[in-house]
Order: sequence, then C-alpha cells, then structure tokens
Amino acid sequence: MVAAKSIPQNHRHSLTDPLDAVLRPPSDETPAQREMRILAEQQAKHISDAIDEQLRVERAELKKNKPDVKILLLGQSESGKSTTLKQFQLLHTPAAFQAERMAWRIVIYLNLVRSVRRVLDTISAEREEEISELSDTASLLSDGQTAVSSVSTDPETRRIAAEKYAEYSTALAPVLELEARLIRNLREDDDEDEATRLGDGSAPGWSVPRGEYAVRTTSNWKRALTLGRSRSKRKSASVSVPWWEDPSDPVHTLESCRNSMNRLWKDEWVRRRLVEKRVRLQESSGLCRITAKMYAPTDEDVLKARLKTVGVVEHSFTINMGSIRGNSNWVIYDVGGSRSQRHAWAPFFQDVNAIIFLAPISAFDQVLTEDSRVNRLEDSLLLWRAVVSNKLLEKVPIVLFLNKSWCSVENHLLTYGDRPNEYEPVSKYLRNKFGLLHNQNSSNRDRELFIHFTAVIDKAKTAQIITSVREAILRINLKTLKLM
Ligand SMILES: Nc1nc2c(ncn2[C@@H]2O[C@H](COP(=O)(O)OP(=O)(O)OP(=O)(O)O)[C@@H](O)[C@H]2O)c(=O)[nH]1
Ligand SMILES: [Mg+2]
Repeated sequence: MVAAKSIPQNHRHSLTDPLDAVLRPPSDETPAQREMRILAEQQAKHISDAIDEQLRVERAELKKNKPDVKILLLGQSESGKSTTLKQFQLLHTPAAFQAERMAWRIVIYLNLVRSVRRVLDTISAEREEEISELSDTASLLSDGQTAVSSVSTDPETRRIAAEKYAEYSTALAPVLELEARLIRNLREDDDEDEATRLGDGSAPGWSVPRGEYAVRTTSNWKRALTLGRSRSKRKSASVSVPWWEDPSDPVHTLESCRNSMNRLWKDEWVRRRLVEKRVRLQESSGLCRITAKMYAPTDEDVLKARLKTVGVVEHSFTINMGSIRGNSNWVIYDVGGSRSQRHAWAPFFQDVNAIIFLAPISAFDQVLTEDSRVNRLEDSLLLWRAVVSNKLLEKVPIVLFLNKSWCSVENHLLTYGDRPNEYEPVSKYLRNKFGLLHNQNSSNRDRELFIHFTAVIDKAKTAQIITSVREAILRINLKTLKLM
C-alpha cells in the first residue's frame, strides 16, 4: 500500500534484523570492498534511523485522533490522481515519501523498459501488421492515443523497418528480458498485510491489463525495496549489499545497454516513425542518470513514475492549525480510475468532506486504454457529469483539477468551432464546459466549486495549489467539524 501504513517500521530495520545478524560478508571480500560496504551500511543506517524517527513522529500524530477530513481523489485512469497523492505526501509526510523513494527505482526501470518495447513494437513491420489486424489498435500502440494504423506498403520503408528492428531488438534483447525480472522484483512482497485492504474487489496481486502494469493496493511492494538493499533472494550469497554491488541487480543490464538505448532514442528514422504513428515518448534526457549504477530517484522522478492503481489507496496526515485549534487529521483516498475499477468508488461517497476531481486536458486526441472506442475527454466529461449529479455528493465541495496543463497542448488540441487551436482559448473553453455541466446537472447550485489548471508533476506549482485547496477545504469544514 502506498500510504504511510504500508511500511511497517519493523521491516525497515534491515541492518538489525535477526536475519541480517546471521548474514556474513563473502569470505573473499577485499579490504577496499569491506570498507565500502561498511561505509554504505553506516550511511544506510543513519538514513534509516532518521527516517524512522520522523515516521514515528508522523504516526504518533495520526494515532491521536480519528480523521476529521476525508478527501476522495476521482478521475479517469492516468488523470494524475496518484501523482496528486504523492504531492500531498511530499508536503505533509515527507519522511514517508523519503522512505519510499528507493522503492520507486524498480518502477522507473520498468517504465523505461516498457518504453523501449513500445518503440520497438512501433518500428517493427510485422508487429505493425499484427496490430492492424486487431480492432483495438490504438490501445496497444501508445498511451491511449489514437494510432495511425496504416501498414506501410512501400518496400523501401519495410526494408529499413526490418533492418532497424533487427538491429535494435538484438542490441536491446537483455533490456526486454529484464521486464519479467522487474515485475518479479515488485511482486516479491506482494503478500499478507490484509489490514491495508480497502474495498478492492480485484483478485490477483498484479495484473497486466492491455500491457499496463498495476499493483494491488494491498501489496507490500515498497517494503523491502525501501532502503535500496539488494533484492537478491540468494541466501547463499549470505550478504546484504547495496544494490549496485549485487551483480543480479537490473541496473547492470540497463547500464550495459545504455548506449544502444540512446542510439534508439536519437535515431532520426525512428523518431519520424514515432511521429507518424503518433506515439509519444518521454524525453531521453534522463537516460544516462537513470541507468547509472548508483542512481537514486529524485522527487521529480518519483512524481513521473507510472504505476496504475488497482483498488483504493489511503494516505493519512495531520495538519497543525496552531495552538488554539490544535491538529486536524486528514485522510485522502486514491482510487483506480480505469473503468473496471470505478465500482470501488461509491462506498467512499458516504461521509466524504471534499472531492478532488482530475480531468487531463491534454487528452483531447486520446482514447481510453481500456476501450479504444472512447475518447478520453468525452469519458472525463461523462464522469464529471456523473459525479456532480450524484445525490450522495450533493453537499460535498468539489475541487476540479484541469490537469496536464502547459504540456505543449497546442500540438494535440482539436479546434472548437471558430476558436483558434491554442492553449489559452481551449483551456478557457474547457473550464466553462466543466462549469456549465456542473450547473446543469448538480441539484445544489450553491455547492463550492473550485477550478484549477494544474500540472501535478510540477512540485512548486502543485504545492501552492494544494495549500490553497487545503485552506479552502478547512474553511468550509470548520463549522461542521467544530474545529473553531
Ligand atoms: N506531463 C504530465 N504528466 C503527468 C501530469 N500529471 C500526471 N502525469 C503523469 O501521468 C501518469 C499517470 O498519472 P497517475 O497519477 O498514475 O494517474 P492515475 O489517475 O492515478 O491513474 P490510475 O491509477 O490508472 O487511475 C504518470 O506517469 C504521471 O507522472 C501532468 O500534469 N503532466
Ligand atoms: Mg493511480
């Protein structure tokens, strides 16, 4: 589970575990290796102790009271709900965020490997034919975008495609093979801890819905990955080493294939092909950094890392409101946004104090991953209408995040009537459209509605918005909660 609950403290003392006590360094360890190992152990312990102490304080605060404010994050898949939750965590429980940082390394590797696979699939002529035979072409090709599925008939193009594919798929075979191992890494802790289960009807811990990975919210995947220790289960190795000293760690494969990945990313022919196919990829600027042996994810890397939510994730934190008012305990629920996950939303409508609804405004020309016949913006508008017209939510204030703003939307926007195809008018149009839908469908016209343009991967801008949202929610709920 992503919430602070998900990392039981006793699991984070890897250096003082009874198991570790019986682990011995390898007999052939050189003095230099020993020195480096001890130094790494000491640094890890130091960090671990500091985080533990902060976590203890954060948890002690939370235990004191039951939640005063419950917030529900809603919106379609990939709208940015989990990213918003990470931002709340960064602001309000930084120790928990810090403790989980290293666990995201494996997800970031998995995202990278998936990107490589997607590029290779896109340039492969055979794959293209295979895909064009399937009705749901778009969902396989790209992040929910409508793909141009014409199979190239030009023999020269097909010859180059075959050559390029052969060259890159050979060079990058080890990276592709890594995928299964990375998933295993994340699954290794996908076990017990039923206490954290929250209304998740789904059965398996991991699923690969149409090529996207998801982790069940009951999973403990972050736990053992937390301090960046080696994930090797080979007890015969009898040593707990930092990951970069474990030869079986995925980073070594990525590092050795870094140049090939770089070539693939920078290949002009490949880039043209991706544009033709309307496949968007994240920029490659971070490739060197991410594939470095001692890579530790930054805040921004964690915010950009993508892991689909299955079930409901809970995150608790405390806000200090001064010596007179005392503390206010908040809980945020992050739900899965894909269609198969939406059934889990309703039970949380009962006693929620505010809703943050996310609609990705850059998703104009994209289709749902789970149903390529449905345009993502249309889906967001339908969802919005369903939420604002829901009787149970009638009195609940809503904060609307028109998210993924400012990410070169001009390139992806459609024209509306005679309005120019530019960011400003289109964003204004959307703001009005969502506002109008609210007024037409909500039985409570006086409901407090706040609309923000957001880019929730942006730390500074989002921190400001979260602060203002927090103040607004507190103000609205002060009387009800008798906090005054
Ligand atoms: N460029 C950009 N990317 C964003 C923004 N907000 C979120 N993302 C990225 O979009 C991806 C999806 O975001 P998530 O927060 O996982 O989406 P979600 O709504 O939780 O999706 P589900 O769990 O499937 O319901 C992640 O890789 C985020 O980093 C944004 O404002 N701009
Ligand atoms: Mg999510």
